[in-house]
Amino acid sequence: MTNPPDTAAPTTALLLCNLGTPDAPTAPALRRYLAEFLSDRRVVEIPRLAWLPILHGIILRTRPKKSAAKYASVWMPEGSPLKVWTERQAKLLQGFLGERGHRLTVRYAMRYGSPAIGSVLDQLRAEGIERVLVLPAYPQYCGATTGSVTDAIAQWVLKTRALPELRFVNRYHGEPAYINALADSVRRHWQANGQPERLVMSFHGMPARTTTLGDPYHAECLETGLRLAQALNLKAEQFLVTFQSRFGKAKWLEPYTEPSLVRLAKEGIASVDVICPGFAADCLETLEEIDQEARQAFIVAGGKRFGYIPCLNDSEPGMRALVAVAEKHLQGWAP
Ligand SMILES: C=CC1=C(C)c2cc3[nH]c(cc4nc(cc5[nH]c(cc1n2)c(C)c5CCC(=O)O)C(CCC(=O)O)=C4C)c(C)c3C=C
Ligand SMILES: [Fe+2]
Ligand SMILES: [Fe+2]
Repeated sequence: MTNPPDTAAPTTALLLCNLGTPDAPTAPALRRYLAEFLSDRRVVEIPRLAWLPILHGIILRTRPKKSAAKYASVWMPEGSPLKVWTERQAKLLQGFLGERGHRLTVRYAMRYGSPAIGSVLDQLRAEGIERVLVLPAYPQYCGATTGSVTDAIAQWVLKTRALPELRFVNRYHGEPAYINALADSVRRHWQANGQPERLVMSFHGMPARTTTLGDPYHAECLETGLRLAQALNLKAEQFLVTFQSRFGKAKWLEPYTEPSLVRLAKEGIASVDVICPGFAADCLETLEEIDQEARQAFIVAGGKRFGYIPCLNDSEPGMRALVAVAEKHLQGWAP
């Protein structure tokens, strides 16, 4: 018996999803982006009646201008870093997976802004795609990010008649190829610049109560941190896991990144490197909040040497990690 011809195999797509970013570093573009992002019930879990007046009456009047100036300081010639890197990752994934014999289409989409998840899924259906693997570019599962990507897919499902088969990647926080890629990136940084006294692993924060409510995000960040430290043979006192980007007045996951860096400097720690393992691509939160703001806070507090280790972006080890995750979830699908 011979296998049926390959042309009979269902056509498959991989959809790489990231958060989304404004179209321009301007206040109007920021207002559109933040309005969509901060209206998501997965992101702000405050009753609508209380939240919407705050969002429209205060936040969307004040934050866009301030955030636009921050975005302007990291904007690349081709656009917002998050979008530039995500687009490159999708192109490279297509090539890497193709080289390894997988016949599938790779596209990227954004949860907020463009290209929107629903419109990319519409295009894929119009192209006759019958199977879609959804790969959110979030190594650690979080309701506000991974869960929200699933919501956007579900919204598209609700209005679509002929559905493709769907698979979802929920996490890859312990994937060996991802941990190795991070470790490789740290080692290369140390070879070029020397090893600092502390390695700070900074993850995006979340309201602390989300952990009590059952979100596995905090535990998964800690696990990634421990595995990275093990891969680098670090002792407990040589590294710390911290949380950045606090939004609002509630208690968020601790320890907070910037106050931790200030404390280290005040305790006499002269050199630190910061890596952000929870971000698959550099973006405002890493390039501005860490490499600019946190750097300055550390130096002002008396620190001498601050190294920022870039995200995996389009690096070969980073792409191999995404390939390894994709291949695990494509089993039995893409030839
Ligand atoms: C990596 C995981 C992320 C989690 C978890 C997350 C939760 C979260 N974020 C906000 C509020 C904001 N985040 C903003 C930017 C931003 N956040 C992530 C990732 C996670 N967020 C990324 C990759 C980015 C950068 C986007 C880019 O364009 O570069 C912003 C916008 C910027 C600003 O105005 O400061 C806000 C606001 C909340 C409230 C939240 C969970 C409750
Ligand atoms: Fe965020
Ligand atoms: Fe931030």
